[in-house]
Amino acid sequence: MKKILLTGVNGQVGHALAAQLQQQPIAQVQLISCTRQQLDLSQPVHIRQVIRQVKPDLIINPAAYTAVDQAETERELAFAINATAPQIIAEEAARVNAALIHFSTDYVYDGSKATAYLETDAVNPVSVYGASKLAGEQAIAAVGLPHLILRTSWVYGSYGKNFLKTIIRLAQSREQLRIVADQHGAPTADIAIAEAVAQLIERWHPHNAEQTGIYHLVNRGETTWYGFASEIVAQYQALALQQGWPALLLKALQAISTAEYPTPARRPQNSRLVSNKLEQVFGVRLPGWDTSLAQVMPALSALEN
Ligand SMILES: NC(=O)C1=CN([C@@H]2O[C@H](COP(=O)(O)OP(=O)(O)OC[C@H]3O[C@@H](n4cnc5c(N)ncnc54)[C@H](OP(=O)(O)O)[C@@H]3O)[C@@H](O)[C@H]2O)C=CC1
Ligand SMILES: Cc1cn([C@H]2C[C@H](O)[C@@H](COP(=O)(O)OP(=O)(O)O[C@H]3O[C@@H](C)C(=O)[C@@H](O)[C@H]3O)O2)c(=O)[nH]c1=O
Repeated sequence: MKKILLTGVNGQVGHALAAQLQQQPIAQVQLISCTRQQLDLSQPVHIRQVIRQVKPDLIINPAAYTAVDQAETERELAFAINATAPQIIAEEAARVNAALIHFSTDYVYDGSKATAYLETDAVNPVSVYGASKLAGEQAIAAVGLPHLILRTSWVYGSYGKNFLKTIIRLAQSREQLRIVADQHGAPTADIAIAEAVAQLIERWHPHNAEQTGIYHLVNRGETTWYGFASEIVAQYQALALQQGWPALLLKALQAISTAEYPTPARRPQNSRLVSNKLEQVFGVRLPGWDTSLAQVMPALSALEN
């Protein structure tokens, strides 16, 4: 029996993972899912207590401080959750001989590369959030336990807060939306991440030191936030006709530059990540981002209409 401890079960990825691992016929998994109350990452003592008590074989840590703009003024809290907590999780995992799957972000890069990023490319975060996530990665690597650090990007789904749901909400109440069209990346569905992680759990041999390390894990293809918003609106409108959902108020999506949409945190212009390493080492290949979006959209009906 493999005992898995999952953090942040009320987040997008945590929620999708819990659903996936409960329905997936993964051989003999006992899943212990924790909310923030059950495992508070801002409390080092609490982290140590829970891990020592549960003694898992594998810890999956999608819990994080993800408020990118707010992090600029909450640096200490962002680092406590995204850097110190992963370090403690890794130390305790090593103590009980558990392996660790941790999530990180495209925001560890500065986005200045002309082509898509490889895991071997230099990191240089341009936001506090990105810096805190990078510090978490480095802390885990320094502990030296068997681990997978999965850098994903632009996560969305039918559950939780994300760009997809923001765009639909705004498009239901506004005639015009202005969306940045000069930041490039791949929207990645929570369910695509969960399916990929379920495969990784079956295929990863934590004692094979060569498999430990950083992997990009994103839906295939690329777009911009404007391209993503356009596809969201198009898929919503097609479904609305079929399903009788209310029409959007939106009349125009306007492509704008980053300079025209000032935010407290800087975001990389290029967030494109190559996921080939994941496919080469584990045979895990994610669908195109628009395919995953089409799988997520129907699940929005109950929430949005
Ligand atoms: N969202 C995105 O676009 C991207 C996310 N990532 C990374 O992927 C991972 C999963 O992200 P995602 O699921 O989208 O994030 P969410 O913001 O949806 O969920 C984060 C979860 O972390 C929990 N959390 C926050 N603070 C604490 C704390 N002190 N103790 C315990 N739990 C806490 C939240 O709890 P509560 O529900 O109580 O608030 C929430 O459940 C993260 O590592 C993130 O950095 C990477 C790239 C893109
Ligand atoms: C709502 C909105 C956003 N935008 C822009 C702002 C920004 O450049 C981009 C995305 O905005 P958001 O604030 O939704 O997304 P943001 O918080 O930057 O999303 C990031 O979250 C963290 C956790 C990650 O790790 C990243 O991979 C990434 O997904 O869209 C518009 O141009 N118009 C709009 O109406």
